[in-house]
Amino acid sequence: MTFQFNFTIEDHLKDELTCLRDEDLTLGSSKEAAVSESHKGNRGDRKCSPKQFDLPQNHFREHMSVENAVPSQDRDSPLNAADSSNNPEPHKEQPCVRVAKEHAMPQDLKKLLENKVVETLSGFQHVNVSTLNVFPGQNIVSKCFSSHSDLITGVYEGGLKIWECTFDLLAYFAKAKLNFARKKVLDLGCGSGLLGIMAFKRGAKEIHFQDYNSLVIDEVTVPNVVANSTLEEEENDRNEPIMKRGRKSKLAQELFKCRFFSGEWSEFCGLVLSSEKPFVKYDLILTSETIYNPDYYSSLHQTFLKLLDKNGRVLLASKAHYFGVGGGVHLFQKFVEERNVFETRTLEIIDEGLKRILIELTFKHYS
Ligand SMILES: C[S@@+](CC[C@H](N)C(=O)[O-])C[C@H]1O[C@@H](n2cnc3c(N)ncnc32)[C@H](O)[C@@H]1O
Repeated sequence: MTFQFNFTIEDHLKDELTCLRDEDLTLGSSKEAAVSESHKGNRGDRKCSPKQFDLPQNHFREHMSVENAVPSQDRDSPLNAADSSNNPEPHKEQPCVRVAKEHAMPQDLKKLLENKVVETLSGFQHVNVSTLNVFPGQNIVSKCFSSHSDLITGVYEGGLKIWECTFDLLAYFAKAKLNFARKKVLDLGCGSGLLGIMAFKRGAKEIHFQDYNSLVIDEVTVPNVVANSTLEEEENDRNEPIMKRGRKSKLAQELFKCRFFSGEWSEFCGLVLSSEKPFVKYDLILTSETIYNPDYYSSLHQTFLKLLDKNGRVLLASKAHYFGVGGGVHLFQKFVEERNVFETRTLEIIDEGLKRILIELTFKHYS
């Protein structure tokens, strides 16, 4: 399966969409969920963030500022101020930032899957997006679909479909016999959430899912997680004595291990860091096809920096190059090297069709 970017959205449409609220994306279909206290009232809002600053070169000082990270509503002051003091050169203006929110797991899991077509794909249960009845009338996702665009920068970042590198990373997990037990895992830019679901199935201690769009979390990620736990239960039930049927599968009982977030990465960081005290960092950050846009590198790098445990690993899968947007592995590795915080290691190169690369990021440790 090969996916490519197709930027056929006309400029005037992009302009129209630049500051649309999330509700405009979903047209009232979203199942609103619990929001952290500090974010109430901001749901679906997009905030105009005046500047985005580069990272400081000194990685240890950054760690200090990360430890003292603040809730996202204050984020514009301390953390960014610390960054800006070392980096007077701001990046180019960043238009609007989608505010983060946490999505609660619905109580009625069966109802969640009602009216959804769930298919089996590479051993996973997956909601068939083309059958979702959430795009009535003229909204951004239907426009995106009808114009055959994979994403619209800053509005819809492509999470409704499963991108090729997800399967590369899944194959790597199997090949490398990756051990998820006792690990706290983040599926960053999760879309369908298959990476996180694999971690969940393989016994991770806690799994967080993040996507830019709340529609994706509500309509695809959460249903997929539920389908992969509860439908497995039905399979099990068929082989069990009648008395035991209806008992929840082990996985379904463990859904509490999963948390779901939407929003732009820097916003997500603020929200998640303030949601646990003290915040326990991730042992593993899994991320597929998230480095296509160089404009996002700074906030992606900051996310790794703030949220990854000092002994943790980022496993990142990407096309070598994204035509049209300009991002790719080489550019991202250069960006990372210049910040001098992480070291990168190539895990695998897949040289069939569009070249894809798996890389690992770990903190540089200085003695
Ligand atoms: C091309 S999709 C890949 C989806 C999924 N990982 C896959 O491989 O199928 C890129 C994902 O990264 C996330 N993303 C991209 N840029 C982002 C940003 N600046 N802030 C938050 N999320 C972002 C989007 O949510 C989107 O789901």
